[in-house]
Amino acid sequence: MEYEIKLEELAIKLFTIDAVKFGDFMTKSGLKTPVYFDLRVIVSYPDVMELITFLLYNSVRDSKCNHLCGVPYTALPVATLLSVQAKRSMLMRRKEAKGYGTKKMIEGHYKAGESCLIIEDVVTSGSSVLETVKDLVKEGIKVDTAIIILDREQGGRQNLAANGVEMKSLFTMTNLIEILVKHNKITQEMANEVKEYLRTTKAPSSTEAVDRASISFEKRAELATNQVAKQLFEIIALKKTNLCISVDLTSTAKILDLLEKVGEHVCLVKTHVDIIEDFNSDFVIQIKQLSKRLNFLILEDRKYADIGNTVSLQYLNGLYKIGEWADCVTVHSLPGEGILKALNGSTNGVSRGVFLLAEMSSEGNLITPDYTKATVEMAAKYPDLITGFVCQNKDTFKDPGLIQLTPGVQLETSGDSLGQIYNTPEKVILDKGADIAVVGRGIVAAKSPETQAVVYKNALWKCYQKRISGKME
Ligand SMILES: O=c1ccn([C@@H]2O[C@H](COP(=O)(O)O)[C@@H](O)[C@H]2O)c(=O)[nH]1
Repeated sequence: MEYEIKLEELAIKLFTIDAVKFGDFMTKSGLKTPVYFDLRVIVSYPDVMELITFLLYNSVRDSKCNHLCGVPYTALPVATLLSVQAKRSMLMRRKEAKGYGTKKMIEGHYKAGESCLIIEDVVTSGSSVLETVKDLVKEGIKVDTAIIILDREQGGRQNLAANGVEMKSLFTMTNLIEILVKHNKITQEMANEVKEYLRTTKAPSSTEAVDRASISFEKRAELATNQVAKQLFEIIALKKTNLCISVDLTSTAKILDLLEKVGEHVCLVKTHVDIIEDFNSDFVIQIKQLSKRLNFLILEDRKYADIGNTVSLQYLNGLYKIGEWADCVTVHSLPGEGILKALNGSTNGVSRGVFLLAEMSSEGNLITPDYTKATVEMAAKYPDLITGFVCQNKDTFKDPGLIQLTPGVQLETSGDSLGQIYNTPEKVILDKGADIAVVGRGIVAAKSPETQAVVYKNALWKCYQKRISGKME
């Protein structure tokens, strides 16, 4: 009985502190939802933490597991409290592997063959729990149970069971809603809306996912974890342009003159700083001023491809000091994860981004499907750093919070004499899934770059609108 009373008390407290909200929201995996949970706030409420610990304690006490492991980050303090109270060892899973040599994902003392109980706050598809399970299993640790606060009843239980993990939850969405109606916190009408939503919606399983191309840029800004991606989505939505201009010119005056004319029509300006003959610090000041005044971000297409230590030096030092002025840079995944660790550690707390090259537009390039897949997997370990991918296909990645940047765009399907392949705006946005199209010579070499920028901007935007309205001819 005491358990039931405390459970109801917790439901009301979660509602009171806005850990559960009702309205019109979107989940991380891109699904519309009338109810939203943000349990990150619970750390600020010791009484809520105490109640949660009380309610989960018996499951921990009765478990034979050697260790507890909270899914980062929200469940970490909950797991810590349970570990102390139940006197059970805790392990910690890193979100990204430790630098320099050791690729350790699990911290703490453990032996292969031991077992671990997972603690999580909210489960939708179960993918976050499964990521933690995967890293523990790699270390030889057995996992067969996850205890969680709330089951959204959208397929997570089934996904976990399919992977051999039983899920035990304090609340299901249905019974949480019933408690809130009982205590007059929400109306029966709202409860019915949530129930209808549950009846008709199922989260993507770990193998299916939403089509990111059908989600608006405004919504995708909410789903981005990298701050540059978020900002870029917001600029695109505000300026109604998904055009990136590639300013492949060799003099600073020409670049600044061009940007003065086309800057208002683009969301992103892509530079190749090493082709500029008179690069100087005044140019940096001026291009940054333009980027603020005309509201675009700067991508230095440096295509880093060396060991981490060298890339860190290349990023911060030398003539160009790219890290000081470029919002984001392009990077090859070829050298391995060290390159991302290096850049992650070189941003000095400033929001910066990385576009990883997963595919190229040039004929006969040596990138294989396996390389592309491994690149996308590598990126998943650095959600705060990765802005998106330079790639050519909509199936290359699924995460709606990331951006597909596609070069090789002109108004006619064609190519150049050195292997560049061009596709039209329609083809890259509607068929190939590009979010931002990169246009270089199509604008730079035009008689009136400004007029041509408007032509590209309008063509690309029209395709994007067609794409999200679902009217694909
Ligand atoms: O796969 C890739 C990656 C990068 N690029 C770059 O984009 C521009 C394209 O210029 P165009 O004049 O429109 O051909 C250029 O700076 C390349 O370095 C690419 O083309 N393909």
